[in-house]
Amino acid sequence: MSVTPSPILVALDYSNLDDALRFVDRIDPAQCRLKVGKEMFTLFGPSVVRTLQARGFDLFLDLKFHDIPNTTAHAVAAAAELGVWMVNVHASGGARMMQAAREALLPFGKDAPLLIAVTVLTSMDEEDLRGLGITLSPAQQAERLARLTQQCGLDGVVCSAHEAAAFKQAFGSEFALVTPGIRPAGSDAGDQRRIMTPLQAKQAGVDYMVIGRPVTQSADPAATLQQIITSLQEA
Ligand SMILES: O=c1ccn([C@@H]2O[C@H](COP(=O)(O)O)[C@@H](O)[C@H]2O)c(=O)[nH]1
Repeated sequence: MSVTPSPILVALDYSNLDDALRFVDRIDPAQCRLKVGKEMFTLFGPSVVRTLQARGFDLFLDLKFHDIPNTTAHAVAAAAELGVWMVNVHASGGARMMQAAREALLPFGKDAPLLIAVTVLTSMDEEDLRGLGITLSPAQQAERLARLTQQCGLDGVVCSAHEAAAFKQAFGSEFALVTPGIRPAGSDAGDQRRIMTPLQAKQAGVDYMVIGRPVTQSADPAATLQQIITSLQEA
């Protein structure tokens, strides 16, 4: 596995593999890691993971497993067999599910991927939670699920950058915070609700910031990625 200090995870959400690879071939594994999610994995299967790994990139396989403990454990082990750097489950699958996922990685030892859990999707706001019968704020619900995740022995959580400072305080520096909903100033929020700029996210203490459409849908994705990296270095 290559070592890169970059905090950026590019969400490689493309429906066309050639378009994705055209972008990937213009960037360097030292600039970012890549996140393969449900769209590309469903379209192209495990081979897309191998294709990107062969180019030297660390991969976050963002399939957000949420199932019974046995199924989730086997899915997480299958992700580990692929040699991905990070894999995730939904914390709302509960403690037994998360513990089963963690235990499924024990045979992989030091080669196991990081295992993290999604708290509250960054596309969700207070009203969305009300619709699910949850009366806590997104930050409160995310904290509740992050605490459960840590108690289950996972490596970190997906949360919004809005929660990062409080979570670093509550859960310590070793508990990884992965934050989608990153939007450079002036870019379209789209379906995201709890957003922050890359600089704000860095200042809030996030470990890894996930950036998708602001990069991949720009006229020049490689140049846009470099601009974001430069803006973080200059800060
Ligand atoms: O809470 C979450 C969990 C995962 N995601 C994923 O991150 C990217 C974000 O892409 P943008 O284009 O920058 O919005 C996408 O792949 C989501 O599936 C998330 O947004 N929020």
